[in-house]
Amino acid sequence: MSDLVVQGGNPLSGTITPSGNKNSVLPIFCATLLTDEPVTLRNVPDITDLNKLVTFFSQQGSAIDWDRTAGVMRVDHANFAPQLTDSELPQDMRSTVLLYPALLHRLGKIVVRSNTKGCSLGVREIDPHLDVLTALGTDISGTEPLTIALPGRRFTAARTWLDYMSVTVTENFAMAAALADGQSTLMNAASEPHVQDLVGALIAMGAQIEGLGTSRLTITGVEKLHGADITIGTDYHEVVTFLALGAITGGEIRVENSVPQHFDLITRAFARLGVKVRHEGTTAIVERNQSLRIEPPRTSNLLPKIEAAPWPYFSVDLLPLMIALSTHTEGTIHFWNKVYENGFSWIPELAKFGAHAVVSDPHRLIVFGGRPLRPAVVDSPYIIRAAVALAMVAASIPGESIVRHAEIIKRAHPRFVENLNSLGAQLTWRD
Ligand SMILES: CC(=O)N[C@H]1[C@@H](OP(=O)(O)OP(=O)(O)OC[C@H]2O[C@@H](n3ccc(=O)[nH]c3=O)[C@H](O)[C@@H]2O)O[C@H](CO)[C@@H](O)[C@@H]1O
Ligand SMILES: C=C(OP(=O)(O)O)C(=O)O
Repeated sequence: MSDLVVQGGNPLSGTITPSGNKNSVLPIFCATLLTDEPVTLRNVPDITDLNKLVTFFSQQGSAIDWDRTAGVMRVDHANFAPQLTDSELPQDMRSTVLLYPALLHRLGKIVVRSNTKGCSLGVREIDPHLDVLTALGTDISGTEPLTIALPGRRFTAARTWLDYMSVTVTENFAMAAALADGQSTLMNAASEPHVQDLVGALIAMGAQIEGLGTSRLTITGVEKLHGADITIGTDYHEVVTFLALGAITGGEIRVENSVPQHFDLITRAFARLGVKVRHEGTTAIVERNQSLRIEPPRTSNLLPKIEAAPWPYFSVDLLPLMIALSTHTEGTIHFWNKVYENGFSWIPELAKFGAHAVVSDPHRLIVFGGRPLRPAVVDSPYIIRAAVALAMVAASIPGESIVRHAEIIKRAHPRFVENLNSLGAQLTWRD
């Protein structure tokens, strides 16, 4: 367990390049197992979730050559010869579920646990995954563990309408349907930038998929996929983290390689908190000394709000960053997490800094911003973006704060401490 020690109060300023998106690289890396040909990945972030998958595949015979400095990885599964038991699947990461289609394609049968752990944001259910795999031709038996079998190692096409736009379920459907016999359709598909990245990668590998970026994917299965050269998309969570850090500390931050067309709602959420974000080409900019006042709605008696839901709504993983920012913002604002029932479990930690926030039900939070804050020792839950949010607040308050158990940040953000320190922060890891 590592704690983050933060000497706060410095305005963070400078230019920074974000890394590749964890939620893009993980499904794409799993998808490489759908082909025997070599795949090259670029802009690969050196994060702990990916390292676990790399270790897993290396143990099963895959050849993985990763130049961490250049961020380039060459993956070759030609010698994949697994000796698997269920306990060997990587632990403590949601993306373990993304191994199912490719392992089924390779092995015809896998044994899995029903409790796939990721961030502790509520129940991370497996049923929708099993439902789409069943629709695509697998047989599921047992309870704990579950056995999933794919007769003949070929998926069969299906038309499926999801209960809700699930990111990883959409990704699993796309990976399995890409090699199914016939044409599949997924309705109510998720369309987050990382889902689009995976679909784009599958297309680069020879999959026939229509509807990229929409809620309806039509996939015509092909006999086999081939090798490709794929660049992992910029991590928009990291872009927003750096911008929010500039705003919360009063500095000027310029983030390169941003994707402006992802930013309409994000810019509006910042504006609601009195922060102006602008783009010069692909550089996202927050200037120093933002007003940090809640933008009043024109409707009288309306509490301003930021609501998060599946894309193209404001992303739920960005909500903690906005909550951190709101502790410095004059006024009252309502946050509505439409996705997770446990997304606000970390809010009591904010009170230790002196912030005023009320969780009014499992999905709603009201922050009374602009109260005086003081340094504190806080505990991070097993939620990546909550750990980042607590570190943000710590960095904004003069004096020493400690965010205990913050190492979960390493699941998504390579060189987090080095990056922030390059902007003028003073952070260190302590074991
Ligand atoms: C590896 C990966 O890519 N992880 C992301 C992925 O997880 P993941 O794919 O696990 O998240 P899902 O999209 O399935 O949603 C998570 C949970 O939220 C609930 N739910 C979701 C949507 C909805 O409209 N109604 C509803 O009830 C369900 O209980 C579901 O189990 O998407 C989440 C939601 O963007 C992100 O937080 C995670 O970072
Ligand atoms: C919730 C997250 O990750 P996971 O789904 O892998 O737990 C996240 O990336 O914020």
